[in-house]
Amino acid sequence: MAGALQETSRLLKEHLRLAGLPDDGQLWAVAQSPLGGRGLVASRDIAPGELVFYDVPLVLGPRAGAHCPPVCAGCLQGFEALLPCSRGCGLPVCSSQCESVPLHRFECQKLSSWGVRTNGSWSRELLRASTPVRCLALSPTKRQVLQCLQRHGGSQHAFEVDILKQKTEKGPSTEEEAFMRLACCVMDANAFETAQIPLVKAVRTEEGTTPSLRGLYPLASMMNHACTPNTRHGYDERQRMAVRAAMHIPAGTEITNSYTSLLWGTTARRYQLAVTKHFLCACSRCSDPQEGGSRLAALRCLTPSCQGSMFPTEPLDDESMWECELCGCQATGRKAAITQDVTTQKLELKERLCREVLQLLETLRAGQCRLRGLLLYELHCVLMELRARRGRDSSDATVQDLGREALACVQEAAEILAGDITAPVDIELRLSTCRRDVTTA
Ligand SMILES: C[S@@+](CC[C@H](N)C(=O)[O-])C[C@H]1O[C@@H](n2cnc3c(N)ncnc32)[C@H](O)[C@@H]1O
Repeated sequence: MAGALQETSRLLKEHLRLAGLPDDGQLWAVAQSPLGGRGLVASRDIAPGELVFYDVPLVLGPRAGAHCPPVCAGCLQGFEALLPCSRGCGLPVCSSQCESVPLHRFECQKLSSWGVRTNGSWSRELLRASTPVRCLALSPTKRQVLQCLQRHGGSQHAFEVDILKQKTEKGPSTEEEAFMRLACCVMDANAFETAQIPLVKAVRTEEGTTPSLRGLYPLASMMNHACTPNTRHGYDERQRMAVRAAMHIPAGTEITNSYTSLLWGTTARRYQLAVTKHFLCACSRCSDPQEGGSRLAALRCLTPSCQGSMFPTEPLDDESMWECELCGCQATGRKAAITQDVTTQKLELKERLCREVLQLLETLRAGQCRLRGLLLYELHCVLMELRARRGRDSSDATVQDLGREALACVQEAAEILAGDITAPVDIELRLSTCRRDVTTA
């Protein structure tokens, strides 16, 4: 094991040397981590805000997500109007100059040599699959660096290579395919989401978001995850990543970053980490039902008359029951997860959509049509949930209004859908519960 750690350290230093990053006063060392596999540890005390290291991407390219905003294959910036590369590779560019960017020339030539099938336009699918093609341009030493990084296994990885095979006549050679598959599995385990900087030429895309890229930063990839990490990172105009201490890091302590959102509750964080990074976090924050007193994932008690909050009894167990700290009532983990997952924003969007379509039906003079019944039922559900989230304080006028409107909606919905066997199965139950709940509040 010591030999493997030394070899990792050697390759990381070689990667930094090739990028022209000095390693004087190095603050990190590669070590066996109690969290999982290798990790970085502080080789001396590091002060808050101090630079721990710089890293540069071994590979930088478009992300593979189906909904990622498209970027120019040359400058990697997002544009409203992208044109197909005139050499017919099926990738988009923003200008003729970008067709000549060396890495784009490389991927363009590869795609052409594989017999890419295009219909004269550019393809989103090919763009999603283009970053592994760029990996084929890595020098032998850089390939070694990539190969020393952790990789994910499983059939959900390397779908980009399947896209490339579908979209080309001949496809890549066996060696190219094997290396690209490996590169995809490495990127899925390690890549950071970043954006091309500076965003001088970038405009907001049709999806309304800043385009994002994936960058493989080998040294930063060695950092394990912590739900309250001790570093932060940012990027400079040369796409270098700067990792700084977010707090005092004593010598010998593991240097960590977060692969998820600091502000998510334990269930959401652990779920995301399990799906995207294939591990179940068991850090002290995840193990504490109240997350260090932050009560971040507290769920309002599901008992209508109770003002208490619910927390998981066994936070590291996905099947854990949730229990109210006041009345002691319990809910299954599944029920708690579903309730937490529906954010207030989504509820408000659903409320708005229900109201808009109901208005449209009124304009159409559609009367008490079935669709009105279904929409009123959905609107009732949203209003009851919004009411519950406000705390059921009977003196709160908003809570009273929400309750009254929810009752009116479900009453009319039940009338319209009476005798309809395809009506929501719980409509009568909801009507009686709502009547009791609202009139006794
Ligand atoms: C970016 S790599 C981190 C470096 C990795 N440990 C290595 O040896 O190369 C991410 C992988 O490390 C492991 N890992 C990272 N943080 C972890 C944690 N807090 N608990 C368990 N495993 C973790 C998981 O296998 C994860 O998919």
